[in-house]
Amino acid sequence: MEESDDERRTWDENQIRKYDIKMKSVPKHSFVDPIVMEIMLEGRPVIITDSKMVEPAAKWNLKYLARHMGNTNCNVIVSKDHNFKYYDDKCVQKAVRAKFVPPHKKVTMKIGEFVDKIKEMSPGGERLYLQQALTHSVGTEIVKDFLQFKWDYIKGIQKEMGWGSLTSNLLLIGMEGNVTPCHYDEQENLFAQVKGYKRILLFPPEQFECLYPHPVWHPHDRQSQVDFDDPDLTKFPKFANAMAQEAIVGPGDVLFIPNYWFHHVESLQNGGYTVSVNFWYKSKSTGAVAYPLNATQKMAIMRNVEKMLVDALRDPDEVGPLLRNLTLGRYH
Ligand SMILES: CC[C@@H](CC(=O)C(=O)O)C(=O)O
Ligand SMILES: [Zn+2]
Repeated sequence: MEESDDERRTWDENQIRKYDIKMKSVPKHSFVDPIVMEIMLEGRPVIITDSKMVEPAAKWNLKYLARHMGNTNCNVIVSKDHNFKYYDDKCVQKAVRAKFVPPHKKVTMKIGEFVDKIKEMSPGGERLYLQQALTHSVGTEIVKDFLQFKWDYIKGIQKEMGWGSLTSNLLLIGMEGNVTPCHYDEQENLFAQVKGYKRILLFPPEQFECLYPHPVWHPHDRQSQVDFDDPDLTKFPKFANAMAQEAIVGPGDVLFIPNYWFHHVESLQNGGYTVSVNFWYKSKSTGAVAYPLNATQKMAIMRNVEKMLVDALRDPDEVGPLLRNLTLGRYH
């Protein structure tokens, strides 16, 4: 992403992972600019600057968090490499659970232990990623800071966008170089960057066919099957057509990630640990359905078809053959 000359750059290109993907930049505008809401209302990502939305969190460095979240049992993912590909072992179908090998461990630890561990991490060794929901249990000081977020501004966006309730806020503390591989969420997301820099590659729902998400009943539901570090273009040929929208966010930036938009998130390499806070909202309830349906609605339909089929067939391994019988030679 080309930074304008007058923009202070505190990162450089070699901190960014190189992928063979065509990309353009996500628009970036001050929160006072009406174009921000125009872009959001079109369902497109935008980087919102200078909003001070989570200003009270600017002091959330490791020392402060360790002091004020000391007793919280935090969810931490432990990975043997830089990838932290989400999996949901709750919804695993029995048949799939037997074959599925979780790519990393999920543990709980006090934040003090987390801070000590990431300090002693060696390059190429195990990596940690703290991903803790911000609830009342995180401690009074943190709750006090949270309550001092710019809620008037945040609720103004929620209202104007017609979103449903705020479902959760995730506190994310990542080691430099950590990657959350490409996936989509079924919620609207205001992603606030607090410390350090992250680069997010976003892809609209229209590019579903380029990103090959795992089947709905798979533990990696919603996650792309494509390994961006080593894409298998024989198995996933349309990945070559993917066009990313790149956002590089730093302290004080807020990125709108629309629901069902695929996104790949990386903490810049050699940039120190990163702190982010996201805001996940239920999406606007669709009123009267307008035709033709949009890509987001078609993704929701595909999800429902897969869920119906796996429920009807009982065996996930039968879903593929049935869909092939339904389509091959009949629909193309
Ligand atoms: C969940 C982790 C990820 C963010 C993300 O995917 C989201 O907020 O939806 C990241 O920052 O590494
Ligand atoms: Zn996400």
